[in-house]
Amino acid sequence: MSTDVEALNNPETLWNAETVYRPDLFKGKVALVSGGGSGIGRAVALLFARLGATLVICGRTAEKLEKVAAFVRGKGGTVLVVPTNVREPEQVDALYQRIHAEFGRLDYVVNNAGGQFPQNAIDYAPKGWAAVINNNLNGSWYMMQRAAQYWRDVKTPGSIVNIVVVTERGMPGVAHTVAARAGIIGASRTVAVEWAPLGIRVNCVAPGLTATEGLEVYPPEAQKEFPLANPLKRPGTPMEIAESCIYLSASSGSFITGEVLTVDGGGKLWGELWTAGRPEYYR
Ligand SMILES: CCCCCCCCCCC/C=C/C(=O)SCCNC(=O)CCNC(=O)[C@H](O)C(C)(C)COP(=O)(O)OP(=O)(O)OC[C@H]1O[C@@H](n2cnc3c(N)ncnc32)[C@H](O)[C@@H]1OP(=O)(O)O
Ligand SMILES: NC(=O)C1=CN([C@@H]2O[C@H](COP(=O)(O)OP(=O)(O)OC[C@H]3O[C@@H](n4cnc5c(N)ncnc54)[C@H](OP(=O)(O)O)[C@@H]3O)[C@@H](O)[C@H]2O)C=CC1
Repeated sequence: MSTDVEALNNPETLWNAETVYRPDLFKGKVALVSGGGSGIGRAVALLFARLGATLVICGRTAEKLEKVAAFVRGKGGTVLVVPTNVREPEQVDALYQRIHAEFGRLDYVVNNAGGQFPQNAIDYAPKGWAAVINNNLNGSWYMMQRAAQYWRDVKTPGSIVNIVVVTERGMPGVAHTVAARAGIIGASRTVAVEWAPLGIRVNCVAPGLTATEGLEVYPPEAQKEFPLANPLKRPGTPMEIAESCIYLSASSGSFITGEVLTVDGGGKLWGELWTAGRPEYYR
């Protein structure tokens, strides 16, 4: 891929990248970003911190999270790291308890942790299907439900942004994740109505192909087809996805709930992604 993934994901580059948002936008607010140790989650976390939020990041790998935290602290920001596997409801519960104990408030959740592997669906092992559903449907659900319980109990409003994938045309090679994310989109639309009386907004961001190190799980030979993914003929950047999350979280999104913001360079309208390779039939 000609796109420089390393440069686009470099914390210093992200910190200095142009943004349309004002520096004190989130002063006094607390933002939680899952999967904040890499890729899109790190870009979202850095932007929240840059805009004045107190940051909480979680993920399974403490070292990745600590690197991001050290960077933000070096810039004068406040960060709490809570290693958490979002598939484990007890760990998710402990995460929210810890946030309350440390800061006594929470304003925004960006539910970004997730992942899958590319394989033709006909070959999925039950364990593989279950792993992806557990990560992306169950894990995301535990995180959003616990956030809502928190805001209900402390009687404050909140905003949830779930990172999903573009589900409209399906995505060959990752049927398991499309199924899981479609579940989250459906749940989000439903609870947007149920939780509105609590002052909770629930939205989704659906990134198209985005240049993160997470794409390393896809075969290198597939990468030459990246420009065919959308009419703009390039992958999105982590910063472009981060700005869209901020748009929905901040007051710019105050009249938006139950929505899916697709950030895919038009890939929903034109383009192809064969995540497990293009079958001969479609050549
Ligand atoms: C033409 C261009 C195409 C290219 C590109 C496209 C990109 C398209 C965009 C799609 C939208 C989304 C993109 C992204 O999300 S990018 C990056 C996000 N990051 C990741 O996905 C990486 C993380 N992924 C994982 O860690 C794993 O996939 C997994 C979620 C499964 C991890 O869970 P767990 O740790 O529980 O899983 P295990 O490793 O223990 O495996 C459990 C079983 O899952 C099956 N499995 C796992 N990996 C594979 C594989 N590579 N192939 C087949 N099967 C797999 C297997 O049954 C495992 O059980 P066993 O180990 O007992 O066999
Ligand atoms: N890049 C792309 O093209 C697209 C990405 N997405 C989605 O965006 C999100 C971020 O992906 P991206 O940044 O590209 O890839 P990364 O692999 O860099 O990010 C995934 C993050 O989620 C964390 N994570 C995964 N599983 C769990 C878990 N069970 N509990 C806690 N944390 C977990 C990982 O940390 P750790 O392993 O340490 O737990 C990692 O930091 C994912 O949900 C992905 O599917 C959607 C569309 C396109």
